[in-house]
Amino acid sequence: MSYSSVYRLCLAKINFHRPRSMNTGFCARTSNTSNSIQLVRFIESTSILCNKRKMADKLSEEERDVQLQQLLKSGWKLQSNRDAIEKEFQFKDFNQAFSFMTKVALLAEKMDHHPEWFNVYNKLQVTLSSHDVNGLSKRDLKMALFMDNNFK
Ligand SMILES: C[C@H](O)[C@H](O)[C@H]1CNC2=NC(N)=NC(=O)C2=N1
Repeated sequence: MSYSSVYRLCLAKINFHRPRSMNTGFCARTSNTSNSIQLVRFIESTSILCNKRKMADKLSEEERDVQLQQLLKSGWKLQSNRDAIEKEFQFKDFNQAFSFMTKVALLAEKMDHHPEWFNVYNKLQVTLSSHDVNGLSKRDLKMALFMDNNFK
């Protein structure tokens, strides 16, 4: 199971209570002590997984020197006020721009990683950064590369 699906499961467990007739999970009976302990353990273990994802994703010095530099050569720019990269893509028309955005959106959902972007007609401004590590991560490099490879 991927970290993001564990995280979603965790959110689902915390936020949604089953109706009483389906009262089978510990989430519906948190007043019971052992169930409360189970709930706490579950949250702790998922937060460890989330932190592991963060640690694994943070860019190493070497990745910054090699992969990030490549992207900077292909038109991406580092933002001055935060650890993020940006690029403007220009297409023939809105149809081309939006079909590119659709492709990227499908990857974004798959990766559970979403670009900040602004589109007007045939122009698309993109900013990539990872909110959970408060800066650039491997996910941003992967997404930037995908965008470059799919831009015609
Ligand atoms: C709950 C969900 O997994 C998180 O909020 C994801 C969603 N998409 C995201 N996108 C980006 N760019 N950074 C994140 O930290 C991030 N986190």
